[in-house]
Amino acid sequence: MTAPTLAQVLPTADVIHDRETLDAAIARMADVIAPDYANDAQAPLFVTIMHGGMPFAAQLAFALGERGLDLEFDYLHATRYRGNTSGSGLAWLHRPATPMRGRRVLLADDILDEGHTLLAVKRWCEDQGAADVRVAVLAVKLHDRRVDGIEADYVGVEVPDRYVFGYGMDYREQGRNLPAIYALKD
Ligand SMILES: O=P(O)(O)OC[C@H]1O[C@H](OP(=O)(O)OP(=O)(O)O)[C@H](O)[C@@H]1O
Ligand SMILES: Nc1nc2[nH]cnc2c(=O)[nH]1
Repeated sequence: MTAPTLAQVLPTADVIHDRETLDAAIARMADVIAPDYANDAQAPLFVTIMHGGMPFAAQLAFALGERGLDLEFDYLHATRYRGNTSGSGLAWLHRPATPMRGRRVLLADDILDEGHTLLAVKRWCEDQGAADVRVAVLAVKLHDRRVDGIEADYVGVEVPDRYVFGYGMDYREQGRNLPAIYALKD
């Protein structure tokens, strides 16, 4: 049986956070993050985790720029959902090219769910010699299945323990550019 399309699930999905709420949450994050890096001699290496982290990372980067914080950009792509609604083994599709030794790294992703992705990515950055690795996520999912050893340093919003999409997050590789966070009907 083929899975329903985005157009079929959207009418019964719930809006969890609208655009205005997310705009405000990202602005609040930038208010907290900018002072944490303000006195550094070198700009933090701002690493976007593709694909889901892209819209959030872009918006956060502008908000940080507005607050006077310069960023050096890089990106990586690690995926364990691959268009499905449950995760499996993590696949690295692209690793950042910028040397990390001695750098402060700020990872930007859409969601911290079970934490496997960000734990592996953070460990990899530390193994590269990063001086400090922090995690900024738009959303944290509320449940007790998080793996040990990972938490977000900066969080925009909380989402319920349901499959969510929009604002970077996909429903079967669709819906990433919806300007709100939705949850599939239970
Ligand atoms: O905390 P976890 O349970 O590990 O899940 C979180 C990860 O899952 C999503 O990525 P996904 O694997 O869907 O790749 P994508 O960003 O390319 O969609 C999301 O962007 C996070 O990186
Ligand atoms: N789109 C999406 N990706 C995820 N990755 C981990 N959890 C989720 C989720 O709820 N939605």
